[in-house]
Amino acid sequence: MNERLNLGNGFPPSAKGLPAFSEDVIRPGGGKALPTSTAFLFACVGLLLLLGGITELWVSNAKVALSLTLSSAVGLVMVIPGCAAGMAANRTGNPPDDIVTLIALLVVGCGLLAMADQWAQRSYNPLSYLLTAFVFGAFTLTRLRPAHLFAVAALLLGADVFLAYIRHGAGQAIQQTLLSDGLCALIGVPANLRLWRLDQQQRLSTLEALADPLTGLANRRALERIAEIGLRYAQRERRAVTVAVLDLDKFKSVNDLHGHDVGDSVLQLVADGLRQFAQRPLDCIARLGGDEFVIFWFDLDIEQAGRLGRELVTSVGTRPLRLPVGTAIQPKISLGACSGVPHGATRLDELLRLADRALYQVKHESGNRALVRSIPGSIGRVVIGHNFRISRPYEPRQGEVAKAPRSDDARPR
Ligand SMILES: Nc1nc2c(ncn2[C@@H]2O[C@H](COP(=O)(O)OP(=O)(O)OP(=O)(O)O)[C@@H](O)[C@H]2O)c(=O)[nH]1
Repeated sequence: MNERLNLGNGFPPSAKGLPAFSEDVIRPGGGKALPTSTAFLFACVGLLLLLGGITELWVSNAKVALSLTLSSAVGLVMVIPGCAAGMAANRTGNPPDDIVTLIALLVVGCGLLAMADQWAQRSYNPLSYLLTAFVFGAFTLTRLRPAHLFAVAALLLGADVFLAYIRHGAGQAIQQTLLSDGLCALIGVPANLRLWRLDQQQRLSTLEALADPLTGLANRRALERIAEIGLRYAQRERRAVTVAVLDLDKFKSVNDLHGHDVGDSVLQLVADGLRQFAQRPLDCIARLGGDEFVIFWFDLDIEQAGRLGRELVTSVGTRPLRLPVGTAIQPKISLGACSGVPHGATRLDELLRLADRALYQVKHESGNRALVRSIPGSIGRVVIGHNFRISRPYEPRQGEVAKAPRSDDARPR
């Protein structure tokens, strides 16, 4: 896994009182998760039924074989919801709501299996069915790691054999282990491992789609999704948010003097340094392109934003970056931000524009400073900059158009 692929704390975000947060919110385009593994699971269960029926026919008789196939079909009914719930849990990152339904299904399923076995005059051992349910369902439900999965499966298997040995002797125990549990384990465990791998791959690709490839920070898409949630929550709870736009000063000259690769390293090192400033749940730090970064701070009012902004600018500007090529570079950064309690119509784009204007002012005044404006209409004090200067909230002058402040600003609006 890409080591840089770390979208930081709070990714995916979680905050007390937030509505159940689904990865669908951050998965680009939404979409169904794990379609391949669902098909694979059904194929495995079908194969299990077939093999179970054939082997019982081989060692017993048609009536018993039919019983096993029927009881396996009932097993299917109780296992599939378990798997579906497990996949849903994996997809959303939340425990399934229908866990009670699942347990009820397991109980009813076991009862039906017992009846089917009674009908075929066979001894009934619920553990073998529970093992089937476990190997197909429990792994996806509990997100067990493969080592744990094998350990629990081995324990269940051991208990099953032991019970069969006590009740029916060695012959029956071996037969049961080889045929019933063995088949379950042979098919169920790899099926779950495959689900696990697919799940990992999907998580990785979801992360990749939301990360900036150079720095591993969030990209614009991830920022938009997190900010959307943060703004909604802040508005409901009347909490302040701060959106800061950061831009390295004279970064072009780093590229020109040392080359593009060194420029890339500088961006990575600066990104690493910035991470510590967005550590709380729902904070998000993103690179939008070039040398431009954005931080969304949840629950940070204008005074705190001013202090943090100053700290950030000082931190970046006073720590020489040691580059892999042996050079040390001392970048400087400028920060423009807006802060306040959002209202119903507040959108990230609007906050980015406000922050951009503050940044423009900082750059205009020779840079390497932080300037925070208040969101118009929001409660609180107004502007805190590098030297805690207080001024009025930004009001567009008559005739001023809401456009990107620099002609070379490539950020799409
Ligand atoms: N190394 C590197 N450079 C990039 C990347 N993307 C954009 N750039 C360069 O970053 C520079 C951005 O410069 P600007 O922000 O426009 O200007 P600046 O020199 O930083 O000047 P001010 O922002 O006005 O202080 C340009 O030279 C781009 O070519 C990248 O991924 N890697």
